[in-house]
Amino acid sequence: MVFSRVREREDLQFFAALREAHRPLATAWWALVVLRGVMPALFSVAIGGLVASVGHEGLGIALAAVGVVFVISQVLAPLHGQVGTSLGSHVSSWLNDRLMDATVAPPGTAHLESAELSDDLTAARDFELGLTGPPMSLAMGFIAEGLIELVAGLGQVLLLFGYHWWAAVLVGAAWASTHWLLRKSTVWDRATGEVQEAQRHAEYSYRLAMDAPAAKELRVFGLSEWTVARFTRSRRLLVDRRFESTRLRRGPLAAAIGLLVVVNGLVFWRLAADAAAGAVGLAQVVVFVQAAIGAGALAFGGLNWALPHAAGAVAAMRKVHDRMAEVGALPAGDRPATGMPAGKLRFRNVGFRYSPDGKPVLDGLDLTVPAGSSLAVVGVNGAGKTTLVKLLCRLYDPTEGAIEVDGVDLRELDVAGWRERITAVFQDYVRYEWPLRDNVAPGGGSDEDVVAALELAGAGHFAGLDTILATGYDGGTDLSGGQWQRVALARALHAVGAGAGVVVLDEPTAQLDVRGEAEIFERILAATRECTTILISHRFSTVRHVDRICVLEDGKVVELGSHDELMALGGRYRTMFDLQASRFEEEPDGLALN
Ligand SMILES: Nc1ncnc2c1ncn2[C@@H]1O[C@H](COP(=O)(O)OP(=O)(O)OP(=O)(O)O)[C@@H](O)[C@H]1O
Repeated sequence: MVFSRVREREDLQFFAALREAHRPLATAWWALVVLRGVMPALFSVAIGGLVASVGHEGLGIALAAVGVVFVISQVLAPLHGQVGTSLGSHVSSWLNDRLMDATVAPPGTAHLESAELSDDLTAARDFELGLTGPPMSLAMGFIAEGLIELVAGLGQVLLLFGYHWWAAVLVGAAWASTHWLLRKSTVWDRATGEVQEAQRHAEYSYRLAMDAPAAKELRVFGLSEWTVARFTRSRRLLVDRRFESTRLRRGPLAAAIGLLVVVNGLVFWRLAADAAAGAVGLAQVVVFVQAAIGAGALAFGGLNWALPHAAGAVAAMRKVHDRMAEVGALPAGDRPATGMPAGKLRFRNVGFRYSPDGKPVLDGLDLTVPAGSSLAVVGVNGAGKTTLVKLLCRLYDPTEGAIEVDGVDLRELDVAGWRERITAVFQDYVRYEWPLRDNVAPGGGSDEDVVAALELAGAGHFAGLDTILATGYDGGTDLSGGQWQRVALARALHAVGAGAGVVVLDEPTAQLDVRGEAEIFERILAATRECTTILISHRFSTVRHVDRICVLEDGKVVELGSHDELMALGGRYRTMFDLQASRFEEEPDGLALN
């Protein structure tokens, strides 16, 4: 009962969404539903009129009426199909727009890492993926046909009132009860863990197979067959589950057929008796027989199969939209961040964990970075270095303590304003499938500035500014790993030119050859001299050039000072430095750190 109420609410949401997606098309679609719905009743009446006029005057008019109704029915069907497909495409675009907004709009990123929301997002996207039901433009056809059957059946039942009220009520009630009997055969609860997991596996395997970046590993590690097998297994499971849930059940089906046979038998028997007695004329018999047959066919429509899937997508989208806004929200301050930091950045007793029951990644971390200075953060893998800069970029907020900019809690600053002050090269920077110009200046900028940033990053000669950096486009090209990294550096340097005051560099030279690295890094430091620079690197040859270095361990700063100070201290930094230096000194071609 509760379930059916939820479904009804979802159905209403779906029909409201049609209007939101495209009001004129939705109006036309509904008008055509009604028009096509009344056609069978009109056709019954027209045939009755034809029979009545046999041997009388007006046969031509009656024939013309049958012809007109028939032709209109034939014309309306493809027209409705077109309108439905077009409306379906608009609903798909409308859903996609909202899903993109749901994922991109929240200022934080926690909503993209939640398992619950990932499942919901997959369910919400299924109107397009079509893993558990027909895609939206196809579903519109099934839904339309189902609604037409409904209107048509009601029309036929109304016609039966012309014969006897009890005949109309009996046939109408038979339809309602067969519908009730067969409802289980049309309902599939897709919101189970098993279905959602299979959907995600199928989608992921599909993407792995299609996406160029995975192509190398799939082949080298012999994963092609495994990927296909996983996709097939997941799809199979979904098909099986759908079949198990929605197959016609023998008992209810037999009961439904029995009921229709009995009711129609009764009505036909009585109709035959009345016709024999001359109480009902031949023309009326023809009309009522068609009406009874038409109404009897009602319960087997595809409405209950396609509608929950389409409506479920709209409901899931709304849920994802609201929940993502909630989970990805960050408390919004409104203090402007113009010119910040002028004095210092301060991490005050910062603690952070990714989930409430997860282990702390940062724990009582205290660190001050004077504005305009450079700081390197070093530490073993997983020490929390990237997490630290993610907090600084306000992708998350500390779970304890605070980050302060010139004494102001970051949470009090306007998020967009603060992010305008910050630029970053993340470890997993994005390789945009855009022209080189847009890769460097995504927010726009003069060619002169773009070229200057590229020169500074040693990336001036890789491609023309208009060349798309992906091979899947006409004239497009790909770059090497190190070349891509220089383009990402150029992007950050361009942002510095546009006014960013804090530069975060997370392993910015990891893919550069050792000879190019020192030269590039010196240029970067020179270009960002006025900025507050935070560098994360495992390469001590890079790290040693910055003003101060902090060593992160167990979520805290365990050492802080200049390269010389930390070397003299003889602690963690020294150990790590010496270890790396000795590795390089062993290299036969003499690529020593010094
Ligand atoms: N989005 C996330 N959700 C949950 N845990 C995470 C997430 N990102 C990182 N972690 C965990 O937080 C810890 C710190 O990760 P972080 O990326 O900050 O380390 P790091 O010092 O930058 O490491 P590396 O040197 O390998 O880049 C790790 O244990 C990691 O597993």
